[in-house]
Amino acid sequence: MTLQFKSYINGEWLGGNGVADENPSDLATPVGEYALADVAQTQAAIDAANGARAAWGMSNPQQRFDALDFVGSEILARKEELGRLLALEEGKTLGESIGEAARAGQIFKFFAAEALRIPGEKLASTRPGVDIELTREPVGTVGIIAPWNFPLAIPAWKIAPALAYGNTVVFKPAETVPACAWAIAEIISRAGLPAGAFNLVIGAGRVVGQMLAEHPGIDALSFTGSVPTGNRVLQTATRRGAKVQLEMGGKNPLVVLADADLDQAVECAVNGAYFSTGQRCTASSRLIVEKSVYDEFVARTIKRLSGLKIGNPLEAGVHIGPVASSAQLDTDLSYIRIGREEGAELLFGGDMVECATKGHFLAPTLFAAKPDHRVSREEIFGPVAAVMPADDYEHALALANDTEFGLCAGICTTSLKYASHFKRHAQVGMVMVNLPTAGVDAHVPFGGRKGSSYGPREQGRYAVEFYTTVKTAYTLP
Ligand SMILES: NC(=O)C1=CN([C@@H]2O[C@H](COP(=O)(O)OP(=O)(O)OC[C@H]3O[C@@H](n4cnc5c(N)ncnc54)[C@H](OP(=O)(O)O)[C@@H]3O)[C@@H](O)[C@H]2O)C=CC1
Ligand SMILES: O=C(O)CCC(=O)C(=O)O
Repeated sequence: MTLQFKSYINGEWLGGNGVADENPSDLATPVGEYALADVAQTQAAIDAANGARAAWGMSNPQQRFDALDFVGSEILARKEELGRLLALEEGKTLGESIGEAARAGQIFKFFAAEALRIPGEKLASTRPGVDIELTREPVGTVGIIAPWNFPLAIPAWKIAPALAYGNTVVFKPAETVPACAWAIAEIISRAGLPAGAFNLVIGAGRVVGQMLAEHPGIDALSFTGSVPTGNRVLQTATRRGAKVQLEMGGKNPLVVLADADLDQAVECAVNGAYFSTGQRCTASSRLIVEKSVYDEFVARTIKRLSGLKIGNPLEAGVHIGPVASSAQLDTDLSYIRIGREEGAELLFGGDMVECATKGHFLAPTLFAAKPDHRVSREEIFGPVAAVMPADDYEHALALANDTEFGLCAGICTTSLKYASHFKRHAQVGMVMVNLPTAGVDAHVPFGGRKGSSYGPREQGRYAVEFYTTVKTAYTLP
């Protein structure tokens, strides 16, 4: 029986024309079919979310805790099953996928607890006898536009705080991952929310996403995805006064100094650049290595890459699954072509890998590139990284900061002096010392600077900034 992934609008599941949901590891066996929502269904979802605003916005903290805790507990209890679905649909290895499902469950539980401690303040007035209270209220109806690369965790870290702080939600997932979106919605549909408080609209970005950006019924928009789409959403939504939060690309540097533990540095580089098939906005796509250890670092990295198994993410022992979609594979292959044409030296990979089934299996690819090569400057979002030498620490720092992006940066060093300097001077939102740039904790702020992000941070207690609006009340008792 073919699995059907439907939209969930005003408490009801809605069908439509069936589109095959591709399995990137086995193109002959789709995961299921999904129904593409149209403008009328998007309008119905926005109307439903606005209709439920009073009920959910005035719900008490215990109701919100109970709903979100239910969702978190069920995701955690079913993390193997949900991880398997994620591995099938997006192509992360089973271990990574189960880890992501667990992370999504923990995020719902974190924000369940946050619903019980929505912050406020009481201050003295400069006027005698007057009290001032600062309270936080829901923003209203939140539109959530999510990407495909973390199809459980990213929706979780947007939906959970939106609901915890009393907002209603219209969630538009990426078209590449309707099954994961449906699985989250199916659990939320049984969590005791009023009809319309949470809506899932599976549809095309240029139809459903564009409508969320344009529609006056959407008070705030949280987006993760590419820079061009993010900027378009920003312009459209801010023109009408909506609150906007964007998480976009990265071209994250990992600096390796001569005093680093080289085995640890190679591990950080390979994990950060290639695990999850390099499809992380936090991926270490630029490896900047002090010249005295450059040759040794490159030799050890190539040896490590040669030992990685590329294949079906459900198979034990596989380190890297397929690229998530044919569109992303085309992008990756075009950058491999560009790298070669611009004169970057292909050190490893560059080709497709034959597996038992026909899928988007691409070898991890390493270029020795100049800082101005496009493979060193533009986000590729696949298993393709650039390595380059630096004269010394100062040069490495300058190369690390020489980018339009500012999501995260890492350094491998045993020097407290350089680690401390780098933490202070890397122009990013997140900085890692002796750790891969990718793989963050879920209870602390996530986000970047420069062209990577816009608006308040996501995750942890900082999420309250985006999902609430502050009210200042003056009382003369
Ligand atoms: N920072 C990150 O985490 C991510 C970065 N990327 C970057 O983006 C590149 C392309 O990936 P892609 O999936 O196409 O990214 P997009 O930015 O196109 O997609 C992200 C989300 O935006 C939606 N969307 C598309 N067009 C519009 C629109 N006009 N208005 C509103 N929403 C829209 C998409 O829907 P739909 O899927 O239906 O098109 C999806 O839900 C990658 O190669 C990578 O560089 C991608 C994913 C995550
Ligand atoms: O590296 C991580 O843990 C998170 C990465 C992420 O959120 C992304 O790629 O969009």
